[in-house]
Amino acid sequence: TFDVTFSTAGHDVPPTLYGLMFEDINHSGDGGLYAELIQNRAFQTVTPGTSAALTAWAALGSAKISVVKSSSPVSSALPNALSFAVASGTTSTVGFTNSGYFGIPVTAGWTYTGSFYYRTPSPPATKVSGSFTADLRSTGGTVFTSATVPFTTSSTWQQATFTFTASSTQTSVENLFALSVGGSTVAGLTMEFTLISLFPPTFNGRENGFRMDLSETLLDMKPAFFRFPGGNNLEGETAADRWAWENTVGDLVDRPGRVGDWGYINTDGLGLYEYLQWIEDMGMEPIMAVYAGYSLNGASVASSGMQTYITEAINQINFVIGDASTNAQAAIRASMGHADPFTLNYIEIGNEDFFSPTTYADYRWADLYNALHAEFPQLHYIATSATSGNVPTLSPTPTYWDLHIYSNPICLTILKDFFINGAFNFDILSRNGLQFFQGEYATTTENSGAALTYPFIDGSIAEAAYMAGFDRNSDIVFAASYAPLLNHVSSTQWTPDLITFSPNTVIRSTSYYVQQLYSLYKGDFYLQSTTNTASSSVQWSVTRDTSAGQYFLKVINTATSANTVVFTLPFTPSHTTGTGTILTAPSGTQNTPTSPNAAVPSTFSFTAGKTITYNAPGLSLSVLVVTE
Ligand SMILES: [NH3+][C@H]1C[C@H](O)[C@@H](O)[C@@H]1CO
Repeated sequence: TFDVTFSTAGHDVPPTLYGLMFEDINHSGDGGLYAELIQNRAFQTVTPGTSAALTAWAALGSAKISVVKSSSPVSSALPNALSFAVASGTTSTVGFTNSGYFGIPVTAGWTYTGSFYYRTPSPPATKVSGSFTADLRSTGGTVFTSATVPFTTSSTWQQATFTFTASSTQTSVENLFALSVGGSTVAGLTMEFTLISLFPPTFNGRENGFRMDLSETLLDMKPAFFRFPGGNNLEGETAADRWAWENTVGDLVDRPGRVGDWGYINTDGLGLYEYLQWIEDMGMEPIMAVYAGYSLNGASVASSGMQTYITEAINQINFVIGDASTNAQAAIRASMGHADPFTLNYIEIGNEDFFSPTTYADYRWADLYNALHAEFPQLHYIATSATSGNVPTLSPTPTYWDLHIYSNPICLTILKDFFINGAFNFDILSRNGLQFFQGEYATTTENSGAALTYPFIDGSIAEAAYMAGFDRNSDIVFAASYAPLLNHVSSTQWTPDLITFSPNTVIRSTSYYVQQLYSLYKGDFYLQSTTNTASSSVQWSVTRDTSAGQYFLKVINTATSANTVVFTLPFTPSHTTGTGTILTAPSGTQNTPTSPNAAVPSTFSFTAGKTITYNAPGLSLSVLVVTE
């Protein structure tokens, strides 16, 4: 039995404590949160004439399709186009299909919004007019919904738009988007197409917006912040491939896209503006990273070359918070629909610069920090964990520092301690003004070292034990986020992840529920209590929602057997019945596509008094809500 008593002493819990870390990994952006349904919609960065250039595309009927470098590109950003050639004398239906990002959802009641650019490089002397049919169909050819799209041959690019509404829901996502036309209409013609796009309804109805079910899943966590755009995907394989904000704003036809750092093309249709608008719609605030001169091939920009990236970072920040009436970058923001500045308090300079500690410590950190702090003194600048040990050896001394931990339930490396035992890592740190951002953490293997494809209850409860340390030390831990956040079940480069999705399903992992419970029951004040030992299998935390007069008693039991905790509160609650929520499951339990709800939270009632005795089941996180 663990006896826990409280003083009324404690400290504020920062509102930023629990949030989300995001980068486009595992198709979490393109093919995930970004709602575009067409993969390879503008043939960005591909090599014309190769089969890879046609990823996700296939011909319908006798048409010949290939990716070409257009003789008159739709824009300088999009030089490639789909060439669609129809032999003379063709009479049967011809066209082409797209298989989406490993499938396309067909959902009853959804009105889909489509568009494409097209032209006829060598139009016939007498214009040809006809109609395309745009449709959603099964791979077997059953058409679920369609729209007629009139066209007239022209050597200049035209943009067609259309909508169609699904009347049925298909459980299978083995569906295709198709554009087709009667062969006799276009016999002998070669046409070009690009930026072929199809959107479902989006979160908050935003144009070029985010997938609804994934947004709702994240909203259910009430996250405080969103760290973006990376993570490794900020850095590029080379500086030329980095995430460069200017390439991600403005009209879609002007966004070139880039080769992302996780093995697939980033369309950058999910760009800086879309991130910021969605973050605002979701009630979060950004923790925005700026490129800091290190890329994943191991090269650092030379000190003499830093000004380019300093200017780029200043412009990126001005896009977010600049005055649109005086600043050119802010004017782009206004032209896209957000005249007022977005909320911005935190900037992270780089990512995991412990891979290049010398150049980061010698000049990359100082060059960017000094320039940005001078330009925007009101913002907080986060240094990436450039050195091991407990404090960064950087100058100027950072106030905010991002730590990353990937470990097994017991062992942790960065802070040289243990994950479950590591719940006391921050307790041992001196309060010298340094604020910690646990920017990435997750149980990634079993204690045996076996890799995890999905989080499992043992690891999720170990994370919960560690997170009790975030609550307890939230005087120096200002933010924490699990990573990675999302993975497409059909294209994953890193496991485990918090949320696994397919084109039409979302699976909340056991770690998702741990993150959700800590975020929902964060409170605004932490009550100091009986200290515990690092090796204890039971951890606890009590926070208070002062305005609601509610206390959140979190109990974490990482043992497989039950443990009893007796709380003696510094007050006698007037409500003698409390409601609790618990996440618990047998060792090894995982939520997976075949067992999505193997472990989900459940609620219970308990007797609330000055003394509360709680028997915590093995492998459990419980939150007991007591009302004054
Ligand atoms: N290597 C991890 C650390 C890096 O910051 C992320 O991109 C990766 C997974 O989220």
